[in-house]
Amino acid sequence: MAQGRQFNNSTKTLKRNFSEHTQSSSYAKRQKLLKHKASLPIASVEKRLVEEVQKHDTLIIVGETGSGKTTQLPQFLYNAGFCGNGKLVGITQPRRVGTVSVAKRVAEECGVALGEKVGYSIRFEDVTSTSTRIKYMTDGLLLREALLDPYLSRYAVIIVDEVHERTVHTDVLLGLLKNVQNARSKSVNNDQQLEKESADQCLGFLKRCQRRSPLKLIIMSASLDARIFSQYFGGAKAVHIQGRQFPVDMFYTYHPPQYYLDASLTAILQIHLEEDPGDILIFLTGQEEIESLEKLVKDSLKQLPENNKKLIVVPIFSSLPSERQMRVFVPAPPGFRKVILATNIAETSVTIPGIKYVVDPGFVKARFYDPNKRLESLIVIPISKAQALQRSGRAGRDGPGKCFCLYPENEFEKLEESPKPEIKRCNLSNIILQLKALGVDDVVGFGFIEKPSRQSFVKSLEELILLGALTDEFKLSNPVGRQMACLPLDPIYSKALILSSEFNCLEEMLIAVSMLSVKSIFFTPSEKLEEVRTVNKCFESPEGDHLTLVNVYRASNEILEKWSGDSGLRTENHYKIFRKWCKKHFIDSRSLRHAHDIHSQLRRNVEQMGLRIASCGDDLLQFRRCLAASFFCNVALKQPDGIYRTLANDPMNELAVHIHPSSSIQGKPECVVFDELVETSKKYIRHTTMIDYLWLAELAPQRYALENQV
Ligand SMILES: Nc1ncnc2c1ncn2[C@@H]1O[C@H](COP(=O)(O)OP(=O)(O)OP(=O)(O)O)[C@@H](O)[C@H]1O
Repeated sequence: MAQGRQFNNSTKTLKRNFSEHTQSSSYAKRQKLLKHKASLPIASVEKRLVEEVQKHDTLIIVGETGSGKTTQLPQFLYNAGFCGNGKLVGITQPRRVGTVSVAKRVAEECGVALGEKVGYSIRFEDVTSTSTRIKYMTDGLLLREALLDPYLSRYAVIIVDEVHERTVHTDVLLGLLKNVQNARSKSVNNDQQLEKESADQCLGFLKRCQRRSPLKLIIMSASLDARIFSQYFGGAKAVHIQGRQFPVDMFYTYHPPQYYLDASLTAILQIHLEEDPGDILIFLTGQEEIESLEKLVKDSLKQLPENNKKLIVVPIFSSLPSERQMRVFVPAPPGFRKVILATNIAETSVTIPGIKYVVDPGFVKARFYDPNKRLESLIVIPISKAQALQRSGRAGRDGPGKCFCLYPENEFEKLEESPKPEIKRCNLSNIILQLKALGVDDVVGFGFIEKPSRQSFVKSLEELILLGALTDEFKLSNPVGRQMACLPLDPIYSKALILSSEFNCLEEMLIAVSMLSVKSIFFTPSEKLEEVRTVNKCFESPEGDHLTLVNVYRASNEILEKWSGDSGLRTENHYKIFRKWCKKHFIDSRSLRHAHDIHSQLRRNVEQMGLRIASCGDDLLQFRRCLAASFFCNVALKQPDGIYRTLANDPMNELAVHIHPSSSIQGKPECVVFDELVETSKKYIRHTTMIDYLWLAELAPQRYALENQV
C-alpha cells in the first residue's frame, strides 16, 4: 500500500470521460476471465498452495484483499483432485450478500451454471445439486449441516474465509472443526486397525470408510493475526501470499472532522469534480445516515453546472429490498459516475466492478447484547484496523484505487486490531442449543477461541431451561429440546411453533415465524412513513404486529393464488403482478417471497416432526395465548405514566421501553409480548402483541410463579 498522504476537503471542477460500455461476446468474455485469473497474485503460487494443503491438515492463509483467495483457492483445490469420490470443497463466508456474489463469480469463471459444479447455500436458500463440488455458504449454514452430519463427511476441505470478522458462527465453527478433524483422523487410524482385524465386518467398515479421510481445514483472511489462529490450532502453518493486483493509495485528513457526514459530502464532491473517472464507495453506519447523505448529495448536485451533474447515488443497507441492493452491481450509464452509500454489508468478500475510490469515515454500527436486561443495543463505534483494511480493499480490484480516510493517520494507529468477537456481545441461547444437539455437553468448557462471559452462559442456560429446551440438569430435553434444535430458528420461535400445535394455531404461527425470519418485510423510506401507514391500514391488526404480519402474508397469498390458475403454476407474469402489488404496499417483494419459501420449509419440518397443523380461524385469542406461552421472557407492562417496563427476575434489570412507532397495536394495552428489544435513539420493543398479564401465571408458571409476580 502506498504511503499515507493528506488531502484537502476543497472542491474543484474537473472534466471526465467515460469509455463506452461495450458488450463482449461470451467467448471474448471467457478469454478475458481466464486472462484475469492468470493475472491475480495468487495464480503464481497455485502449486505451492496445493502442496501446502496436501502436507498440512490445517493451514492459515493470509493475503492482500483482492489477491484471489476466495475465488481462486477452491478452484485450485478442485483442479488438484481434492474433490475425488464426490467430495466437496466448502467455503464459509460471514454474510449472505458476499456468499451469493462470490459463488456467481466463480460459476462464471468455471463456465458453468450456478448450482452445478459451483453452488451456494444460505439459510432457507440452497442453490446446489448432486454435481456441486465447490460450495460457498454462510458460516451459520455449515454449523446447521453439522447437526445432520457431525463428521461433515461430504467435505474434503473446508475453508473458513474472512475469519477476522469473528462472527459468532465462525468462532463456534472453529471449535467444532477442530473436534471434527480429531474425530476424522481417529477414524482413519481405527479403520486401518479394524481392516487388519476382521474381514467379515465388511459392512461396518464400509460405513466408517465414508468418514475416514482426514478433513483439511484452511483459515483465511486479508487481515488476521496468524499467531492467534496458529496457536489455537496447535501450531498450524501460516502462509502469506505476497502482493496485490493493483495499488490503493491511502489519504488521511489533517484533523478529525467535526461532523463526518458533512466531511463525507465534501469528499464525494471533491472526488467527483477533481478525480479521474471511476465509481465511489463510501461506508456509513446505517439507513438513516445513508438516506441523509443521499439527500445532501442530490441537493448539492442541483447547484452544480449541468455537465457536472452526472453522478448517480446508489444506497445499500441490509433492510433495503434485495432487488435494490443488487443495483450496486449495475454499471453507471456512459458518462456517469456512480457513488455507492453502503453499510459494512459491502465491507468484505464483495467485488463491485468499477469502484476506484473508497471513502471511509471510520465508524460502524455494532450490536451489543446485555444478557441481564435482554437488551440489544446498536452503538456507533470506531472501526478496527482490520475493518479499515477491508474497506480500502474494496478499491484496487479492477484497477489502481484510492482510499480517503476521514480521520488523521495517527488516529488509525489508535484503532483496535480487530473487531470485538461477536460471541462476546451476543445472546448465546441459539449457540448453546446447537452445541447441545451436537453432543457437546459441557458448553462452558467447549474449546472456544475466546470464551464468552460467564454471565452470558448463565443467562442463556436459564432461558433454555425456562423454554423447556434443557432439563434442570442442563441436558437437552426430549422431545422438546431435540425438536427445537432441529428447527433452523431462534429458540423462542421454535418453541412458539411447537406449542402452537397444542393451541390449534400452528397455521398462523408458521406464517408469523416465517415473516419474522426475513430481514424486513416493509421497506419504509423515512420521508414516506405516513404514506406507508395509510396504504397498509387494511392489514393492520389492532391486537398487534404478529397478526398484522399474518394478514399481509395471507393477502399476498391470495394475489399469488388468484393468478396461479388450474395448473397451479406461477409464471413470470404472475410474479410481475405480485411485485406491483408489493411495491404499492411498500413491501420488499423478494423478502416476502423468501418468507413464502421459509414457510414451505418450516411446514415440511413440522410435518416431519408429526405436529398437528390446524388453524385457530377467528379465535385469535388462542394465537395470542400461544404467543404469551412462548414469548414470556419478552414481556412489558404499562406503567402509570404510560411508559412500558420490561419484566425481569431482578427489578434492577427492568427497563423503561417504548413500543416501536411502526407497530400496528392500538391504544396502550396493559401488557404486551414483543419479539426484540433494541436500543437505537430510544429503547424500543419491536413486533408487539397485546396479552393479558394474568395469562402468564397459567401459561408460563416456570417464570411467573406467584412469588415472582410484581
Ligand atoms: N463479482 C466480481 N466481478 C468482477 N470481478 C471480480 C468479482 N469477484 C472477484 N473479482 C475479481 O477477482 C479478484 C479476486 O477476488 P477475491 O474475492 O478472490 O479476492 P480475495 O483475495 O478473496 O479478496 P478479499 O480478501 O477482499 O475477499 C478481485 O480483485 C476482482 O478483480
